[in-house]
Amino acid sequence: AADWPQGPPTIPFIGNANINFGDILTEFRKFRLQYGDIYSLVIGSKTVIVVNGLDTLKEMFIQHGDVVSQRADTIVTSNIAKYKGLLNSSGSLWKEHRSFVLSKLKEFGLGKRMMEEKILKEVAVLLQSISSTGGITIDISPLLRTSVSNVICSVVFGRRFEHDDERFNKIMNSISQATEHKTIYGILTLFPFLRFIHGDPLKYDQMMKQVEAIDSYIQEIIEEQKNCPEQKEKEVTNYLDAFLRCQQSEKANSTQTHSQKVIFDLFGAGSDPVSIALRWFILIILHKPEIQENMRAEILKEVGDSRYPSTADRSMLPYCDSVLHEVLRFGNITPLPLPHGLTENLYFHGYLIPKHALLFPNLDSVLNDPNVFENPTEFVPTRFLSKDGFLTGTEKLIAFGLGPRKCLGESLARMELFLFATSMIQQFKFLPPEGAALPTIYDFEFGLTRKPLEFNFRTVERVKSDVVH
Ligand code: HEM
Repeated sequence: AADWPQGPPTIPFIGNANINFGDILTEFRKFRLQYGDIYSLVIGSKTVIVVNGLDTLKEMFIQHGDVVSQRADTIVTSNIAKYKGLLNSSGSLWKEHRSFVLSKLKEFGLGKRMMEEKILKEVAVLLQSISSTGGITIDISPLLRTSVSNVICSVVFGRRFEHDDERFNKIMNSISQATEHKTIYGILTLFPFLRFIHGDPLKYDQMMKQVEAIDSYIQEIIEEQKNCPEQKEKEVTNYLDAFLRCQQSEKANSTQTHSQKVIFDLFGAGSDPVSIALRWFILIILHKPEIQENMRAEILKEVGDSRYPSTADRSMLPYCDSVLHEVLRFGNITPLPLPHGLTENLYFHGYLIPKHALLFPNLDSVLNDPNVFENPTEFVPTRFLSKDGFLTGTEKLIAFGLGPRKCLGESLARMELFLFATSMIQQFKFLPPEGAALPTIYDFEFGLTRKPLEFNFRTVERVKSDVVH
């Protein structure tokens, strides 16, 4: 009979609860060296299986994708998401929503000029906001969050919100906090009963209040859109209209709470990682000014500065593209996605992976694997550039996950990153703040996403050349 994968020795009653949750990525790297690509941990009442390494991850999550693409049953799936939405549902409900959303993303813009125009509109607003600071030190997080959320809004609701819309900003901030809650995604996922501790030290009640506020805000927008007098006749141009239309014709096996949670997830999963990637990018170029100059030289040569770069220019900007791939690798934004579940026991590499396990695809084990990426702790702007100047090796960059549960916003995310980053470089020079320290590119905070510490910077507007296209 096959055995469970090995793992660090357990202590009676608590299992492996003594491992260093504060620096879980380093802990998991050590375990991989000791126990190999697949190891197990027993934490509270849960069996955790961590899967590492490019080949092993591919084999498990692509070849056995039909067995390992459930979402594991945790306090997040049950109490926060009620098993609904995209991130936290499983089985046929998940498949139905995922393919509905993907088809609508395509229909309403992905891969089309339409989407690019929407993003470029947000780029223009963002650059204007940066410009209006007059170059003084700014904290860009709220601006980026609103810009990137507005891209999702245009797909989901067919509308955008102003940067000074207080209610919208408050909700976006709540979403960011709710998806960042360290204790919920860490300790409480594994020890759900700790939420009953008096005084809410793990902030469970606080988080649930945020979730309710977000749910009711989304609900309000749904109602507004549903009760809009032209709803029945107007052209369908966004996810919500399409969903409401589908519901009217009773084709959808779905209730409004499902679409509410789908929208919650599109905001939660779709806004934060993109703005975090852009913040890693800015922090890195503040530390390495030569990268901005190289990027700008490439942009000026191929695009000029009389219009923003577009995705059609991408193949002409391989250095910029390589830098942005390296930002996704080095930034390591979602190193440990939410755990997957299994439809049945899986026999894999001679081990038994039990059906009830929480299965973690450890993406960090690839993005920082010295056998996959040489000197992984270094930020190398040309890492994804071949000697002849073409983009290369990008298939190893599994920052968006693998298999059927892979990120469904990958192409949107890449488009946003490229358009925001290249136009910022085209228009501004980024400088460290005056008189304040900058966090290093090795400092980070890790909840569900791995993000840089807060920082400020200054900008200088670039002088326009007379290039006309
Ligand atoms: C740099 C940006 C992004 C990164 C690094 C990223 C990464 C990921 C990863 C690693 C997963 C988990 C895969 C798994 O469970 O194994 C995921 C899931 C997901 N992402 Fe993204 N993502 C990004 C942007 C986006 C955007 C823009 C959207 C919005 C359209 C989005 C929507 C989703 C959704 C809905 C899921 C859940 C898929 C499912 O469970 O079926 N993501 N993402």
